[in-house]
Amino acid sequence: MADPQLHPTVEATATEIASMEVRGAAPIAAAAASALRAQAVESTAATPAGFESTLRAAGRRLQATRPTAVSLPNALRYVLQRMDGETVGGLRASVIRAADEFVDRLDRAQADLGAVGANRLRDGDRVMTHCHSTDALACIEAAVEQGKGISAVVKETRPRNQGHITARELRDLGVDVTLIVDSAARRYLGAVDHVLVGADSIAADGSLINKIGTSGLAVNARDRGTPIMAAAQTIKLHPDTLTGHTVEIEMRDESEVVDSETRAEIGDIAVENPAFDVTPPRYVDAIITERGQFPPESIVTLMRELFGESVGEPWEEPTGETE
Ligand SMILES: O=C(COP(=O)(O)O)[C@H](O)[C@H](O)COP(=O)(O)O
Repeated sequence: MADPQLHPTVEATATEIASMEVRGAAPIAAAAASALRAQAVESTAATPAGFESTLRAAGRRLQATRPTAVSLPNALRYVLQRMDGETVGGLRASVIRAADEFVDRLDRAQADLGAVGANRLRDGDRVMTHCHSTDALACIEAAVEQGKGISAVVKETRPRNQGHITARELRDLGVDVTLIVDSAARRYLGAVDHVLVGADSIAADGSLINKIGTSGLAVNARDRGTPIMAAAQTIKLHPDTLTGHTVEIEMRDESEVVDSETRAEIGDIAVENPAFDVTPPRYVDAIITERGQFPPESIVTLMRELFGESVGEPWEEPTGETE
């Protein structure tokens, strides 16, 4: 049941994230910040406490949609931790300012990251991609803008085939694209210069959490001597992992794997559909961020600098206060 306090944009955004109409870690973060902004603009709360409580409820609704991309809670943190003011008007202005600033920083970070990633790509390079990552594509786009000729082998990325989005977007950039099924990846690894993927989260030990299939691809790439780079702006750094928490891997519905006819045919065979996996840091050559490129093992230093040792959950109601 929809919470009547919540603005329809918050409900709509939460539904779009859960159903993957809005997907990919960076677009999810931007949509969540914009939804909080809509909640702030339209809030009818009569008191400052009521306003704050509704914004936190909106944060909880958005946070509950998908568990793996840390860009979502990081976006909510960015906006809610800057909610400040003595009046409803003051609070509203602070949320609008923070949400606008967040989206602006996200765009700039992606452009800066693209420039860093493009430096690793040479004229004539062939890149293999997995899934669809706006951060990864920003690197190729920047390389193309520098006049480099880039070609790509694009994995379709079952079960939802986000590779098709990547293939279309790369084609539109003027990249020569070859689409392959996931299981063909190893055959092509010897003929590509880089594997380039995005990230949903980066853990403090440098582990890369990304679309299911990334870890197998990385192990194969290492075996073939093909470097693997992960494009991940710093909102993908998972602050909870500094204190030993692991990243929850989303399990999605089996209907993404088997249609209803196949389901009826296979009877009681179990179908599982994990959406992400964890690639150990030793298989990743570089993490490309807007702050430069890092060997995975050193990312913890940047994480501490950006988040400190403790991170709050500003969408939770402070204990002892309810409204
Ligand atoms: O794994 C995925 C998307 O998974 P899903 O399709 O299940 O959301 C992407 O590689 C990352 O989210 C990075 O994307 P971006 O670079 O755009 O943040």
